[in-house]
Amino acid sequence: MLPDKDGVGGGGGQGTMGEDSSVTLFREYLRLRTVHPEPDYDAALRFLDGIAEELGLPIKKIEVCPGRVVSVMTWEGTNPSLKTILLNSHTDVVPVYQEHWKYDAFAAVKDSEGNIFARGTQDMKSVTIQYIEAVRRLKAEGKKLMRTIHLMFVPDEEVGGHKGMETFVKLPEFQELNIGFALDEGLANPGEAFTVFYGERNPWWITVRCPGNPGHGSRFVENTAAEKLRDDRVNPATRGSHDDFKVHVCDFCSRVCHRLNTSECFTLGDVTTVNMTMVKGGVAYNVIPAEMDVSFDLRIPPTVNLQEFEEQIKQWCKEAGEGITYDFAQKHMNQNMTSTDESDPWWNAFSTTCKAMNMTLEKEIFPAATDSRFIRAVGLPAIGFSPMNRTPILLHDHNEFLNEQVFLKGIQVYERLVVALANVPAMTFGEI
Ligand code: MET
Ligand SMILES: [Zn+2]
Ligand SMILES: [Zn+2]
Repeated sequence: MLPDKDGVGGGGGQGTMGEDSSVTLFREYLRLRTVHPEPDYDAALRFLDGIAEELGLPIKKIEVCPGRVVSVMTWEGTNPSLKTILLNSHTDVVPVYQEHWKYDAFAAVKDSEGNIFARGTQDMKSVTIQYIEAVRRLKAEGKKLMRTIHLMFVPDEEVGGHKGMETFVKLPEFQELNIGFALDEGLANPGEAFTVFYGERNPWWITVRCPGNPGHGSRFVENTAAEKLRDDRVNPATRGSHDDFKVHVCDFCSRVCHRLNTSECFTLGDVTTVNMTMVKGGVAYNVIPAEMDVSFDLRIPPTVNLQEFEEQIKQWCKEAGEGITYDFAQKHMNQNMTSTDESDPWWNAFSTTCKAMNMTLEKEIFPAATDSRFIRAVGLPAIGFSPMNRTPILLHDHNEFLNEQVFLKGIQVYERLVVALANVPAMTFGEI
């Protein structure tokens, strides 16, 4: 194989047609259809079993809920009593609109520029394979690490983690892993820098239920369900009498948007967003419905007072009309953040290693949600990091891709990070 301009390409051996074997493995994994709503988790488990066997590492499977298995591959350190390092990744991916893709979203086509197209190239099958390949190379070099490394592969992150990490962190099998520090997914960065995440916005998924008077669709009926979520009241009896929920949300959003656009120090992770994502209700054209439901995806930064925020939602409901209630499909309340102070031994090992590789880091709050929130909620430090610079952010989007050179560089990054983290000296408190 000819070395590329960054000198990347060695280390992984050659697969088909001169392709680096790590890239070949990545593309194989991308072809597994672990896509919602019915992810083929069995295929992923078989794939991971095969890898564990190749690497000579034990793999443990924990069925956290029926049909939902977490697997943990373990590379034991020379001092297994010390706190361990967790390399976490989820195996599921979000659905695609195939008609908007250039290629089959599960074919892992590589174009002439080395861009690999598939669902999961960024979120987060790349990271899974990068962890594996970094460990494979370190083992092949005969490296011995002080702390134990756990590679954890989790289902159902993309549907809220209820039957995945949220349940698993509460099980004794999780405790037994004796984790000291965790790495999980981050986001691509279109520039030269790499983004790292030390906290996340809290996801709140809310359905607002608007009851109302039913009746014949030809009549003027007062106090209907629909008018409570409309801002152009059709009923002259109630038009303009109070603000509906959507108006409150829109006002709120434009204030946030203004703040985001006028302040240079804000990123998306620093502000609250509210999006209306579903509207449900009605049975027939000519029957005024007894209830209309409207659902919202809210993302709230860890700096916001959650109690006060919920009070505001209550107030909006009250002002929007009679009998309006809301319930949560997702209500994450924990606001733990991970230290990125240079005095913190884990962060210090992470940032020093990146600096030694001439990588610039941009520290941010993750704008969406990852399984890190469950890890932080049980009091463990976690950093969200996917080593993808010079890459547009395309997670959950059409034509998600990752360039193979960026992918290969990421393996080298993890090789260094894993060594540095596994060799963080024993801490005076709690470890010795
Ligand atoms: C809120 S559950 C997490 C699902 C997905 N990762 C998202 O942020 O939307
Ligand atoms: Zn993800
Ligand atoms: Zn995702």
